[in-house]
Amino acid sequence: MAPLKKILNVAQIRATDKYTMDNAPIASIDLMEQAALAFVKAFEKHSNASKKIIIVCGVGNNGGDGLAVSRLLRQKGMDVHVMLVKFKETLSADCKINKNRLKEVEELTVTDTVPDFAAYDIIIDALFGSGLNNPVKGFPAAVIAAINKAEKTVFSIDVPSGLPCDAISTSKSIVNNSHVISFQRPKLAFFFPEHRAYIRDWEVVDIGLDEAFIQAQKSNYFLLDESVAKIVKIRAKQSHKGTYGHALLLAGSHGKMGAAVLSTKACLRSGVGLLTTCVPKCGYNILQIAAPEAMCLTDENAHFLTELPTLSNYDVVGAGPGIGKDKLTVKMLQSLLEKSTQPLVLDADAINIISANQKLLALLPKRSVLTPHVKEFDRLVGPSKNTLERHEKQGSFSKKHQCIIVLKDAYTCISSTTGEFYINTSGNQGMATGGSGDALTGVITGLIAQHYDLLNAAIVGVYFHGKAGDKGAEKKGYNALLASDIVENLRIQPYGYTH
Ligand SMILES: NC(=O)C1=CN([C@@H]2O[C@H](COP(=O)(O)OP(=O)(O)OC[C@H]3O[C@@H](n4cnc5c(N)ncnc54)[C@H](OP(=O)(O)O)[C@@H]3O)[C@@H](O)[C@H]2O)[C@@H](O)CC1
Ligand SMILES: [K+]
Repeated sequence: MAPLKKILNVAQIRATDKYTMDNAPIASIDLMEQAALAFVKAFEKHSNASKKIIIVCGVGNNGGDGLAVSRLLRQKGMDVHVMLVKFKETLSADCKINKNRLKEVEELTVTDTVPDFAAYDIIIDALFGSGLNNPVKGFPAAVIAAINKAEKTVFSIDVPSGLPCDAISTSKSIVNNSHVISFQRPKLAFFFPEHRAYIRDWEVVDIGLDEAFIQAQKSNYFLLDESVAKIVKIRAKQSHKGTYGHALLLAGSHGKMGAAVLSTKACLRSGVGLLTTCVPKCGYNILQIAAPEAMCLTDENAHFLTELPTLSNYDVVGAGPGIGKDKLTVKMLQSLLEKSTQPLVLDADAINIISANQKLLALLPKRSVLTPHVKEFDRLVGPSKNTLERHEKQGSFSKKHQCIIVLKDAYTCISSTTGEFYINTSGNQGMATGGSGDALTGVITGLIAQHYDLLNAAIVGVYFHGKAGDKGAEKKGYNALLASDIVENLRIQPYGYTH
């Protein structure tokens, strides 16, 4: 497995902090300065000297960062007002040093009136960071409410104040709609849909923490980012179509041939050697014209799939896009589960059929990838009260059935058979449109045909499917983005290569 970045919990961030200070070595006040410099560098890209900025600082190290950022922005000639909200009397040591390095700090105590932020263009939120240990109440909660009420452009240092880094918040006393500039790693909480109101966007800045130490820690959560390219296989100059496998797709029904076309085209774009797509009779002309590079098998039935073709020629079978749930299609799927010896990729109605006929679960071959969206997953295993509980069920399902689950969402989460989770960071809201999932099924199926192991096929497929959506959105914008644009923009590139 190529080195994918680990996501750390708060205890691990603290341990990394300490390790870096002891081993770099670097004094904690200098590490804070590095963090503040990194924040400022990122922040400058979003602002300019004409903006009136207020920095709202707390008494811990997050507040210390805020005070250091104030000094650095002032040195750059920015119009910065600094407010220190003393919800507690004692300041952390580094917060105190940074306060002393500043002139003009407005200090508020809990007996003061809640500030009004109307006069500012930008609020930099440095009240609480990763040291939050409880839901915020009382005076600091009122300050957070005032920040939210002001409806200004908000940037948060490290995390939106009030948001716990590793858990799902039960409190709503959290800074809203913030652009978060986070240190070294995004926090797990950024990826939970429960927190979408708090995070407008996030980016990560390197503050110089020890990367080797981070990667040596035990974490079950990994990030899918540009390092995924390191897993992509390099196509040898001396190779032929046989080198890249033969995939079979079982897709389409009357009125849903588009799903078959999209998964077929995406599979072809993944780099597969040969592809056969099996469709009901009504789909023959459609598929042959839309995707001449694929071979086409037709079912006896005009409208939906009823018969399993002979499987022996194929390296992988992808099933589900647009197949519907007719009784005869259910039987066809059952014989696929019984007879296949090759890996399976199951999507959409293939998953819905299994959910509605739970006895089929016992037939699920070990080498399978399932690609449900959240509702399909809930139908399969029952509802969850929140995302963390859903992840638990996802991990248990993967372990129990020895299969990979690609749980599709704004941040798609892949679970391995050994308890790891991989969270995707590519893609955009334009991809929330019909056919995106069909394209993903095609890509993952095509990668397995090329002899990627199942987990790597899911990782590479999900990440580059998202990148294709990002490329498509550059040209079309989010609203006009179609699944066909994802297919058109697929480009699965090995690290360091331009082809
Ligand atoms: N390695 C890194 O990434 C680096 C991190 N750095 C920065 O440090 C930040 C973490 O700093 P931190 O640990 O000092 O905690 P922070 O969030 O400022 O708050 C703690 C204060 O809040 C208080 N408090 C807590 N909860 C409360 C509540 N509900 N209601 C009221 N009070 C509450 C708590 O009081 P206590 O409860 O402990 O008495 C304490 O006084 C991190 O996010 C990053 O910005 C960089 O400087 C350099 C390298
Ligand atoms: K903050």
